[in-house]
Amino acid sequence: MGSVGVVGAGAVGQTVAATLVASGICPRLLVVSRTVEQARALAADLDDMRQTTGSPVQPEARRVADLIGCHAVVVAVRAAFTNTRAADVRMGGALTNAPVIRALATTLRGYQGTVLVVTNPVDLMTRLFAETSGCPRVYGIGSNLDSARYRLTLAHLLDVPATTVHGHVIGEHGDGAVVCASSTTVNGTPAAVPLAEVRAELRTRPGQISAGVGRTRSGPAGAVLSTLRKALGLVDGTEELTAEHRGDWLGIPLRFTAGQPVACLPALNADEDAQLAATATKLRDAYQALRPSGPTPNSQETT
Ligand SMILES: NC(=O)c1ccc[n+]([C@@H]2O[C@H](COP(=O)([O-])OP(=O)(O)OC[C@H]3O[C@@H](n4cnc5c(N)ncnc54)[C@H](O)[C@@H]3O)[C@@H](O)[C@H]2O)c1
Repeated sequence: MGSVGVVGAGAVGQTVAATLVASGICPRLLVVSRTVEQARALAADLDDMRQTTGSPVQPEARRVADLIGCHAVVVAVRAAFTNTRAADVRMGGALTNAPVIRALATTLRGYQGTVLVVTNPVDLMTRLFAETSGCPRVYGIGSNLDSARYRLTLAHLLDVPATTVHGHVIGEHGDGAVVCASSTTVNGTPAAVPLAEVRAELRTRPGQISAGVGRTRSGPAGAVLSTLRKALGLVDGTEELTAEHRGDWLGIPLRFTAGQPVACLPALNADEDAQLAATATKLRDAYQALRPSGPTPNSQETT
């Protein structure tokens, strides 16, 4: 296992980086942010963590171009903007984050490792990164976090251990998320899913976390670590990730075996099928509407 890069030293990037140091998953962790000072500060803080915990992971402040040699790169950047949306909140970052993602993807053209995009709206940013860079292994984090929240919520509502719940949330990491209730099981038996309560919890949970502690960060960091383990072939298993599926980019379950993914969509009932088709159309239209606006940031300034 080689090095891992993290781009973006904000709430999510810091938590991802600290999680990776604590996990001991890689020998070197290259951190990059908008300024050299941010990257150096994060690397120093992580170095303190390495020293206090005896972690084998060596953090280093680097530039985007240095990430070409990494086994995996996690993209957790966010352009500065004020999100005033009440609905479809994650779509609020589309136009401001797109030029940043485009610039990163341009610098990393030809990269052959695994890229995990966290930046929202993640389904659009994942496709944008993949199509701009031409990188062969680009996945978006989001539907796996939604699925984890779904299983946790259902476990609470049905008063069963979360480990007994199997079910997916697919489609968009956003308002177009599709809860695959018809294929959900508890202890292998089809579950009676209280859909309205589940949907309400999935809709309000991220906002409640952000309202309480500023940003969601630990959940996404866990989703990144879990995906890295599978995508890098350390363990086999399934993650719901944004990936290309029949010409569209949306969250689908991918079964990783020795690091190689195979799509494994659950059986959908007519309602779920219609919801997924509507979400695919929404994401396709939103992606088409993403056009370069204003000057593209110079990725060389990104250190
Ligand atoms: N997919 C998910 O499940 C999920 C969950 C939580 C957050 N997010 C998203 O992750 C992104 C990051 O969130 P956050 O809370 O860490 O944001 P943040 O504002 O705390 O941090 C963003 C970081 O990106 C850096 N940055 C900005 N432009 C850059 C550039 N050109 N190059 C390198 N770094 C740059 C900033 O300096 C900052 O350190 C957001 O888009 C957020 O919506 C996604």
